[in-house]
Amino acid sequence: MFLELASLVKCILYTWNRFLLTPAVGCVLLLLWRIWRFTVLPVLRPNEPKELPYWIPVFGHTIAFFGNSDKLLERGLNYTGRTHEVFAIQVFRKKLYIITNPSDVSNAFRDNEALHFDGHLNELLCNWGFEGEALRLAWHVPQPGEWCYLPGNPLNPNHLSLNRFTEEVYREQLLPGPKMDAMYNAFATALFATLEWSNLDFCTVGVRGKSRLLSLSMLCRHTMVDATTRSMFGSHLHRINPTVVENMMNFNDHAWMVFFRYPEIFGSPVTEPRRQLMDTLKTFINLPAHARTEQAWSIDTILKWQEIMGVDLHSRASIILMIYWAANSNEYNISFWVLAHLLHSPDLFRTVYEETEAAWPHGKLDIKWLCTNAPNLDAIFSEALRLNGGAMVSRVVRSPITLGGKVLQPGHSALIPARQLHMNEKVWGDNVAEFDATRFKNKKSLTRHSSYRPFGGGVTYCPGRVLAKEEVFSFLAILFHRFDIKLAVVGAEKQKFPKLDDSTPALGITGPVRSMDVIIETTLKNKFY
Ligand code: HEM
Repeated sequence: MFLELASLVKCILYTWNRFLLTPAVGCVLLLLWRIWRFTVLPVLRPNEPKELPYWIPVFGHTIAFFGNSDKLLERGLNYTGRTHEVFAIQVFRKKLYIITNPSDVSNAFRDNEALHFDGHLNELLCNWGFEGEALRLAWHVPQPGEWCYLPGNPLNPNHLSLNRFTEEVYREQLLPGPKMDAMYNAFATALFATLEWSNLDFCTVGVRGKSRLLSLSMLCRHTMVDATTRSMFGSHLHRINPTVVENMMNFNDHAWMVFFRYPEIFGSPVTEPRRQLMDTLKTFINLPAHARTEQAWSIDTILKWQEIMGVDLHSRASIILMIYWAANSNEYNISFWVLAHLLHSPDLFRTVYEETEAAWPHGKLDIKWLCTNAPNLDAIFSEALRLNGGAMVSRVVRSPITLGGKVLQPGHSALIPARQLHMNEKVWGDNVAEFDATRFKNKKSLTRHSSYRPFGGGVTYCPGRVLAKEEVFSFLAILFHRFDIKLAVVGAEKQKFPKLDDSTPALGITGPVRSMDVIIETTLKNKFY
């Protein structure tokens, strides 16, 4: 009996030591670490941004960030009492400072020395496949006597590094001027061709008498990506790869995985469309110059300088893909949201329709006139950008910087998330979450507010913003001019207004939840029969 009891006690002690003691000690240590890190340290270092607590060291908020970054950042705002002071989250091994206070945002965009873009650009380039020797060459500033220092060379007269040169070139292409107009004209030509009644099969989901039922999502996605592709590459990419538009749409749906180097172990739906786009671009780059005559000036110029620098084909294609993606990533979503609001609100639709129709003197669209003489459409466009703009601008902290009394330390990164700026109730008022068609019409200065950043800011302020507006407005103007459109009756109830898809980290204008499309009834106007 005594022996049995002794062996039972021994057994319990063994089990306790073997299976319970280690986890129990682990839990106690974890608890002590958490209390130290998130309760004691903030008291000892009041000037450091508070960290949103987490349980798993190193891994931190990684899962929450990739699962729903908006919810995570909202948690951070709540944790800091919605004061909008800078706070920090932990994603993989990286600490990210989150900046959401309007004056902190202004200061952050202004101080390009402390919050540096180049460090972030380096990371981006690596994530996009630009590494090793190519990366070294991309930062190399041509020196007298070198192979790439060409005196009197009109291509790169200021002897800039390839990265700086590329930025200069796309700014010259995209900012208002003759080069931007050339790109716009190519875009508009493609729009006019796609938006022919007989060409709308790609988005037709049904037929009702003389009308077609169109998927708004498919209409916007295909039309805008097709036109952007042609405005940059003419018909070359289409000829090399007839599914290039589809590849870009699929790539864009998962492009955040490239940005954040989402590990392949989780399975990556971005791999295949990316491979197809890279192959297409490599074939394009390898074409002799006389077979690439339809390409935009910027593409031609960047490719020429890449060749002189001696950058390898894969890296050349990676950069062109990055620029191609930047031009494509936002426009179809913003067109979708503007149209969804108009279709769901017939009075608003009529007002905007009158504005766009006035831009067709003698039957020809005057886009410059429309962009400056449509106050209602303008306000709706700005409001849709506010409600759906989810870009997260990123910088690397290079030297300590104080924002709102909090010191950001070098070696970490800083994020400026548009969604949290655009949803700041202190700036936008109680109806912050509602679509208000007149918000920007009643107070035009709001487009210059520091808490309004659909196009980012500072050194990376979107150079395509003016072109983007012309392109989106043209799309709407052509659509309204040629067709009678209205929200289709589908089933017994009015179609529900689509919800924003916040399930993945946003890089720009966020799209709708996949299952929530808008079906539109479209009829060709009599005058076009
Ligand atoms: C509604 C449409 C658009 C929105 C909301 C938008 C938004 C943005 C944002 C937020 C950035 C800053 C990204 C950052 O700092 O990390 C950016 C940069 C950029 N955008 Fe746009 N964009 C739009 C249209 C376009 C178009 C049509 C083009 C070209 C045809 C374009 C080309 C670029 C380029 C090249 C950059 C990089 C600038 C740099 O790093 O110096 N964008 N855009």
